[in-house]
Amino acid sequence: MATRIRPSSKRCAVIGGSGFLGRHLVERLVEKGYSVAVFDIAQRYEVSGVTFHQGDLCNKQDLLKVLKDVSLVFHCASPAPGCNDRNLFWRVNVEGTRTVIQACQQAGVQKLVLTSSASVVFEGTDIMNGKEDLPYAKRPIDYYTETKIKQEKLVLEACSKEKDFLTVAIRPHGIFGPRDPQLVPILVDTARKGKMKFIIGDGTNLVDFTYVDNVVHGHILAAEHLRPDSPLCGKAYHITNDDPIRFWDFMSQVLVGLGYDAPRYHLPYSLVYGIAMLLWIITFLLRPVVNIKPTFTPMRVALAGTHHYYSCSRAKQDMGYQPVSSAYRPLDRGKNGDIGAVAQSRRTGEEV
Ligand SMILES: NC(=O)C1=CN([C@@H]2O[C@H](COP(=O)(O)OP(=O)(O)OC[C@H]3O[C@@H](n4cnc5c(N)ncnc54)[C@H](OP(=O)(O)O)[C@@H]3O)[C@@H](O)[C@H]2O)C=CC1
Ligand SMILES: CC(C)=CCC[C@@H](C)[C@H]1CC[C@H]2C3=C(CC[C@]12C)[C@@]1(C)CCC(=O)C[C@@H]1CC3
Repeated sequence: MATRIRPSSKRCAVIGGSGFLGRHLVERLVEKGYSVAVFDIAQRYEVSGVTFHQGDLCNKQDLLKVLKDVSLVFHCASPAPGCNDRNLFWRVNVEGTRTVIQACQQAGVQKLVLTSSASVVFEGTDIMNGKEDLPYAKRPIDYYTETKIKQEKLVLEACSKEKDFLTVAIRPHGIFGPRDPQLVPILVDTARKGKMKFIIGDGTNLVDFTYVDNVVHGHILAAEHLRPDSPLCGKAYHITNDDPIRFWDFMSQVLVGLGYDAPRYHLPYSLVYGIAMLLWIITFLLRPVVNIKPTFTPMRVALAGTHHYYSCSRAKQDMGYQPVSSAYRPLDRGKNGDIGAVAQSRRTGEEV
């Protein structure tokens, strides 16, 4: 009987490798001596030694071309949470992830590491030091999260030692760092519109904001510890800075660092949530006529006004995780206003 030659364990593919997290992951993998193939709907940069393959992860044939000879796949592609297209979320996160799993199995990939999200257990009420055994949200905060739950379940259920196909999911929360397309840009945009004057609630709610290097580190550790005899098989892991911070302190530090005023006036949480709900209903009803994107969605208000921080003790225990960077306090201003670059400079000692 012919024996299948196993591809080198240092040959990997990053689906979504052109994105914010994906690119950081690719750069670190290259530094660590991996040979990397990027699969993404778009190519946005070049790194020597990395091959780029443009395609849609919903297309199995496109995937198969990249996955042959690859032993390890990272799947960190998703439509952005702010996108309003429910069909796209379902097609990419659910149907597309099913296609990724099938393509991996068909190509003989041995390990699949999914980027999930800590929000899969968040229902808009306080979570303090949440562990991975919390149940999935019955009422997820938005449709993006609903599809992330389905995606995570698909990936973890596909884990099979018999089929020589092992899977694990990483659940990051509030990723920030250089080239962040979401967190700081939304915040700055809101400040520019003069809407960052109010603190929702008493301002003491603690949240995990996670520096991108830590998220990358968690992914690579998970890949390297995923073996048939390890506890990681078919499990999910929170990866955080292990240093929750007050949501409004983080917002204020970023804003002040960028030259804006910190929010000062307190508004009761239930009042703002109620207004956000009303606005959401109005925009929903008006959608056939006009597409309005309100700044204050119920989801954002819940994220801004509740505790949501997670324990990463399981990752510490099973894969020896420790944050590699916690330097985000106080945040001050880089030349180009890039908060992530400031945090990174703390690590590398370079001037930004
Ligand atoms: N950023 C955060 O705070 C958090 C992120 N996550 C998860 O981390 C992962 C990475 O997020 P992030 O880096 O911020 O997101 P990005 O949007 O920066 O990266 C995602 C990448 O996937 C690509 N992509 C989207 N659809 C497809 C498709 N059908 N086929 C191939 N590629 C596709 C995107 O292309 P395009 O841009 O053109 O759509 C983009 O390049 C996601 O799974 C997200 O759910 C989880 C928790 C927090
Ligand atoms: C920790 C975590 C999950 C962060 C996720 C990132 C975004 C969801 C946040 C980034 C900027 C935030 C923000 C608000 C809500 C949450 C974010 C979008 C507000 C809309 C909350 C209400 C305000 O007063 C304005 C805020 C602007 C920034």
